[in-house]
Amino acid sequence: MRQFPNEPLIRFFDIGYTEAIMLNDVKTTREALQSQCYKLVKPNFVRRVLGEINGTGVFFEEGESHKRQRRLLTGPFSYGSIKEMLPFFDEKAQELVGVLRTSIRRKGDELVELSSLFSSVTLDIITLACLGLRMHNMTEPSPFALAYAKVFENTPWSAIMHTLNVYIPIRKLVPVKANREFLQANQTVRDLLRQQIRNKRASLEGKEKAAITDKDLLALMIKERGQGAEIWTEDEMLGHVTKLILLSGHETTAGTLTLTAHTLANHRDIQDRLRKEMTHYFPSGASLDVATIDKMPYLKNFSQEILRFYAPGIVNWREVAEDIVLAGTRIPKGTIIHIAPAALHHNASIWGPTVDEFDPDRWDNISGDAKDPFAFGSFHNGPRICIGKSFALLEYKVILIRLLQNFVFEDPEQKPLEFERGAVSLRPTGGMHLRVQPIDNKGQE
Ligand code: HEM
Repeated sequence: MRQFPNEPLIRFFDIGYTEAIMLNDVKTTREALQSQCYKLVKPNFVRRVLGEINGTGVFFEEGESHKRQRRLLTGPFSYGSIKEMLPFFDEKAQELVGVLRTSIRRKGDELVELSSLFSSVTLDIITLACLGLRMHNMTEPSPFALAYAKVFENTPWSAIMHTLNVYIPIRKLVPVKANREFLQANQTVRDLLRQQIRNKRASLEGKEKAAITDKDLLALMIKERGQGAEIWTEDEMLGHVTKLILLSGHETTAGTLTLTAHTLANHRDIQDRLRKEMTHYFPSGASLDVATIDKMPYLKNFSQEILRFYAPGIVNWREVAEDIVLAGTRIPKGTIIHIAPAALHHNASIWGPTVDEFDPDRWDNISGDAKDPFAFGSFHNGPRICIGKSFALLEYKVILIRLLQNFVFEDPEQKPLEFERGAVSLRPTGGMHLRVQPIDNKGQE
């Protein structure tokens, strides 16, 4: 991509010597994700890889069925509903602060591994905000968290089984330990989620809409059912919550928090400026509110920049469902398209010569193609834009505010970052070990 920054499409050979195409400019990305959205479908291999874990739900729907599901999810995911979740986010962000303070008291000056803590806090948040289930995975991993970890285990053996299973249903045919454990863990996760859906339905269905006061997404989805002829089936609901909890709703945010801590530790000036803004808007003891969070200019710029610099999703794929013309080029049915946000985010012809500098202030002065919403691809755009974007941004900002109010991050080792290969979202290898210094309530280190 760096070699051909002005080419709209990059054609290359993928696994098995098959031809594939990478979208490489803003106009073409807009065309693919907006006007040709439903002619570019989720490829079968994505269904085969993820289908074992999550075969149904909005992520896998196409055309009219996708539009219907998005319509039904609009209310639960509207900014109005997400704002009501602030107490969930803040409860867990404050629990994280407590866990970190205890760990620092115990371990003194030792470096703290933050990546697994961020995974646990975001898992706690998504299960609370999505299902109304309160877990404490930061201190004691729940059976749900343990089963979840097993499903996504990334050992060489589990990777081989996972890859083979895409082509042959090897899970059931070859009863080796890795397969038995995967099947059992996957079943545990699905049973727990199905049970929670049934419990919620039993407690809420039949109630007047106004009488449903639960703020979690599952309750909002059930509430929406009462609105007319369109209703969710239990499997559709299971599909949505599995997708939200297992695939979308927490590893992306956890990875972003991990890379945020690293960035702050390596840019003390940015860290201090962000903390100063937080102290200005939320002086010691002030409770958080969404209207004020939305007003914080540097926090907004910083969040945009971290998601530009380290786009959490590495690549999403589409398969051309019928012959199309994209950027003036005929693309035959069956071609695989790669949508990699980093290709646009690190293109100097869009962002200028400072593209590889981490600079939150750039967001006050963007011009040209960079102003186009499709230039910022972390959540994609168009009819399939990430439905959890507002959720993720508010959750991220609340956690960041609580962290910076309480801690200073330092990176004594200054090792260059390396990223996990084969992971779904961007994550550094070997965790994130930083020095975390507590700040007392007078703002002193
Ligand atoms: C930093 C955090 C996040 C990032 C970077 C992110 C990114 C994305 C991207 C790029 C897509 C489009 C995938 C595709 O079409 O191939 C997507 C879809 C989706 N995301 Fe997110 N996501 C994040 C957090 C969340 C959260 C917190 C939720 C739910 C609470 C969520 C729920 C979904 C769902 C349901 C879809 C499928 C939408 C559809 O196909 O219509 N995401 N996300």
